[in-house]
Amino acid sequence: MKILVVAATKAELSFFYQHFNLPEEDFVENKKFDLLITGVGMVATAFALGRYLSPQYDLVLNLGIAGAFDRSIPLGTVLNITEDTFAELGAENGDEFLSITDLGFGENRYTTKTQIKVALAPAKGITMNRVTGSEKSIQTLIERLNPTTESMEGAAVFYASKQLNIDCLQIRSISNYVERRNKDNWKIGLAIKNLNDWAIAFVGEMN
Ligand SMILES: O=C(O)c1cccc(C(=O)CC[C@H]2O[C@@H](n3cnc4c(=O)[nH]cnc43)[C@H](O)[C@@H]2O)c1
Repeated sequence: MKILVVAATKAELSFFYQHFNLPEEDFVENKKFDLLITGVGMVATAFALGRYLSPQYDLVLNLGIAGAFDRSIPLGTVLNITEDTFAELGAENGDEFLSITDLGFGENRYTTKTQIKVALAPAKGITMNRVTGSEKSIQTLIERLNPTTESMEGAAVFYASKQLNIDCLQIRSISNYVERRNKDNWKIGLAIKNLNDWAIAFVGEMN
């Protein structure tokens, strides 16, 4: 099985690079897997996947940190994002939001179709251009989509994988709660360590 590991930043895969002794490059070819660093956000992700994703891959493994709407989830928890939505893609009609699906322009929500079993709790994600940081935006998103997590790439990776009919797993480790921005509250180091421990074990077992 050939896996394409995809992350937004090298920092999110720092221990993974170390463990597999990978060169510090954005695209790394390896016997067991290839690895792609896309840059942050949907546009950078779509561009990078447009260049590197091909039918040679059996699985896209999207890894990264994420914010959680649900405060009962401890920071550092690693989750399987089985559903992800382009939350801002659509049109405002006064206080109402019309998704691209409502507008008749296709799917805005993607679900993982892989049969690969992952021993992590499933969660529903949304993908945003900006990190949500106001009470009003948080309430609006909860009322409209009831998400558990938020990232800036997840739905774009599901989208690209679906275009080529390649299975996709999105695994995210919670670095922060979605709240008014206060980076002092983020536990990025813990989230990255737990994410990398999971990814090293998973890739080892899959090959
Ligand atoms: O400041 C650092 O040390 C640092 C190290 C590694 C990564 C970062 C990032 O900021 C990564 C950006 C990445 O994180 C995702 N993310 C994390 N929390 C949220 C959130 O609350 N809302 C949306 N996205 C979030 C996102 O996918 C970014 O690509 C910093």
